[in-house]
Amino acid sequence: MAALPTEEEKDAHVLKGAEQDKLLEGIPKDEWEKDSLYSLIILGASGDLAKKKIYPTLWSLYRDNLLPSNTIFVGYARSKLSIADLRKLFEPNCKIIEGQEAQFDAFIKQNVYIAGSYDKEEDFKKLHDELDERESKVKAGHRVFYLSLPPFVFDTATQHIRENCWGTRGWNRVVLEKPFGHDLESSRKLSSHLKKLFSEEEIYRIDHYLGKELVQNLLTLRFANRIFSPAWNNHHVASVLISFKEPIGTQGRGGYFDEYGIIRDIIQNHLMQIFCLAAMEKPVSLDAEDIRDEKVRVLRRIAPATIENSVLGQYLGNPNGKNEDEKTGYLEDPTVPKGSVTPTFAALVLKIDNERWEGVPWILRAGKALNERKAEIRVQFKNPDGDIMPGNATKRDELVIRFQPNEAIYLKMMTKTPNSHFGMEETELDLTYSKRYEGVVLAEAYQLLFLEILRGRQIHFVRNDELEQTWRIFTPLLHQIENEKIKPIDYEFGSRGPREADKLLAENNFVYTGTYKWPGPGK
Ligand SMILES: NC(=O)C1=CN([C@@H]2O[C@H](COP(=O)(O)OP(=O)(O)OC[C@H]3O[C@@H](n4cnc5c(N)ncnc54)[C@H](OP(=O)(O)O)[C@@H]3O)[C@@H](O)[C@H]2O)C=CC1
Ligand SMILES: O=C1O[C@H](COP(=O)(O)O)[C@@H](O)[C@H](O)[C@H]1O
Repeated sequence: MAALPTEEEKDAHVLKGAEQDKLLEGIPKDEWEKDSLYSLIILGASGDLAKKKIYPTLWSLYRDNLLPSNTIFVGYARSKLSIADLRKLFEPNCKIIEGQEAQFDAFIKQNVYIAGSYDKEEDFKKLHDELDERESKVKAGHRVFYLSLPPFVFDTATQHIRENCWGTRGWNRVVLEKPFGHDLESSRKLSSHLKKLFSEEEIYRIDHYLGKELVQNLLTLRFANRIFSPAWNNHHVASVLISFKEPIGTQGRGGYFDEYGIIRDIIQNHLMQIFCLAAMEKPVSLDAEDIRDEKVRVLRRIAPATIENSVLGQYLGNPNGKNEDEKTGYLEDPTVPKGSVTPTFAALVLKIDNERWEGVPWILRAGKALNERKAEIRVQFKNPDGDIMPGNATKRDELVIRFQPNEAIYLKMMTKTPNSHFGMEETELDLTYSKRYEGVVLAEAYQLLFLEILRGRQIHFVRNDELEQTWRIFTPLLHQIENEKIKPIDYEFGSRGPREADKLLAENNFVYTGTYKWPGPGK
């Protein structure tokens, strides 16, 4: 098998020609080049997300020449920072390779920083005046407001953006990062606040899993192939598992995580977006509203998650761990409140009450401090009816879509063992991306999503009513866990999570045999 590009190779990979064209498809490039100014305003520019994700993404888009030529990057935060200070914050995450230094300096020159609070009219006016002044020199000015802020300042910041900083010479778009509320009530409150300020077309709610290549491929796989369509229902599918695993703990930021827990952090958003794309009906078109209508329709057919159908876990330190993170249990993180019952692992079962899916368990599982980094969906098909093969040896077909790492789609299936009479074995149809798309470096989720915001295309963003539905499904369970202080089951850092989760899988028609052997790459 072709070797996967190493991290260094990926960083060194600068997009050219056809690669750029693919990413820019549908972008009105000549519009971009017209006499306009594009201001990408990062509120919370001094924060963790900004330095780890947003600025490095902006750099990579700039480096690959994927932005309008007249783009400025406007940082806004309370800290009084110079551009040099700001640069120091994010440069270590930008992965600049030899030869790119001058280009990075040019990128820095396009940066502006304004110190201001999130609740003062005059500070937002100062930001507005700065943008206005620049926009007055060109024909049009477009503004993207990226809120990389803690949720408690969302309300005031958005109010001031709308009242004191709204551009009048072009379009304005507001980008929000999760959490979009804490439960159904707070999410509704936030939504109604935003609704008063912006139209739904102006709001871009980011779920970065919607920017991942294989998540985006779910629509193509399902609706551009005849072969899956007839089998994608309760006549043929036995169960579905959507799984997220991470081998890192809270790394000293448990205080932040503790307010959310794994259900709010991963399941209610990332896994539910995957769920929607896998379970929904075919949309009438690829328009954002048609796709999002179908997502909402399937969500509306799900009853709230229950404690009886869930397994909750919390990790303990592993005395044999390789580093402090692995040795430190969740409750030993000094930033985590004593005796916290916040789950760091959850597996739960949802049922869809519609004609296509009635009776099929959809198992959603997510955990921190596990044995590996992996996000995937496994669709298990029922055994064939009237099996004539010898020895009841037929194993279930299983379609696996691995979103990360090492993106792949493989269908585990039975085949006749070569040269045998009716001997059978498990094998696979394998679409490993690094092999099939040798040398192709997949764009980062944030890169793709930024380009979508500039395009004004909302397919890969979360609509208000999707949020409402996902909170409806999880709020009763979340409240029960919190009100009754339901103690999660301990599991060791580096394990696969509580054993009870495998039991839940088995009870919900997910069959694990352990008999499938992959010969490994290229064999
Ligand atoms: N193109 C490619 O890159 C391909 C790679 N492969 C690789 O081959 C290997 C085996 O394939 P895979 O599809 O995972 O096959 P298996 O059916 O053997 O599944 C293995 C996975 O099942 C899970 N598991 C282990 N114990 C239990 C249990 N008691 N109950 C339920 N689940 C359990 C584990 O994952 P978890 O902890 O997540 O539950 C384990 O990794 C994998 O490493 C896979 O990545 C295979 C085909 C193609
Ligand atoms: O949103 C989040 O996602 C990350 C995992 O993202 P990935 O792209 O690396 O899979 C997770 O670590 C974090 O807790 C969560 O808030």
